[in-house]
Amino acid sequence: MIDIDSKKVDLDKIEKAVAMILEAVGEDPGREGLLDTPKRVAKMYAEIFSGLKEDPKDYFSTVFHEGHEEMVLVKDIPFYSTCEHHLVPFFGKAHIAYIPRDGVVTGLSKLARAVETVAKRPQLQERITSTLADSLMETLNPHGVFVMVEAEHMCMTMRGIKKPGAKTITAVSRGVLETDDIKRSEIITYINMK
Ligand SMILES: Nc1nc2c(ncn2[C@@H]2O[C@H](COP(=O)(O)OP(=O)(O)OP(=O)(O)O)[C@@H](O)[C@H]2O)c(=O)[nH]1
Ligand SMILES: [Zn+2]
Repeated sequence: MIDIDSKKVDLDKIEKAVAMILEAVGEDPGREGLLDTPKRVAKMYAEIFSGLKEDPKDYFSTVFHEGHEEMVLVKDIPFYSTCEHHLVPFFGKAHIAYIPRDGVVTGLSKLARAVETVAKRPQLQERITSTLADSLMETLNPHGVFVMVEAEHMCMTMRGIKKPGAKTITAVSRGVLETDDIKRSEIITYINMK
């Protein structure tokens, strides 16, 4: 569990920093259009980094005993995250599959909630992928987990190398899905199904 109090967002500090950035790039933070910008950005950062105060594992405490021992896949979960190197967005879809053990399943929406939590942090795509997989493994103790994330990174499109349309795909397998090629291929087929 993450200690929420120690992670309180310091809105005043963000406001001051944003005003300094505006000044540093040659803007006038005192001009009418920019007057409320530091406040807006502070509020926005509190929102897009709210996942720092949450633990995705908490969602998986909602479990049902269904006797279902076969694959569960929730695919095409949209997300928006922030690249920790450049603080610009990267966004795409996450696909989460697991094979329950002893029929223990979690609520479908909890998988999407976990994606939200993990995405709302300064992030790397690889870390989003592995954090989701490990959180599920540690809480539900399923036979296996497979997580795939596909995303477009604004730091590669609007700046730098400027390659719009380039997609990054990351995948993580845990448990039996590390070795069971047939089951993993089956999941990938379902993910690719329109
Ligand atoms: N592995 C990984 N790299 C990322 C991710 N998001 C951004 N990056 C990369 O992080 C790298 C940072 O490279 P640096 O050379 O330190 O920074 P830079 O000079 O701004 O790099 P360029 O983007 O090449 O201009 C870049 O190659 C980005 O494409 C991510 O989620 N995963
Ligand atoms: Zn970046």
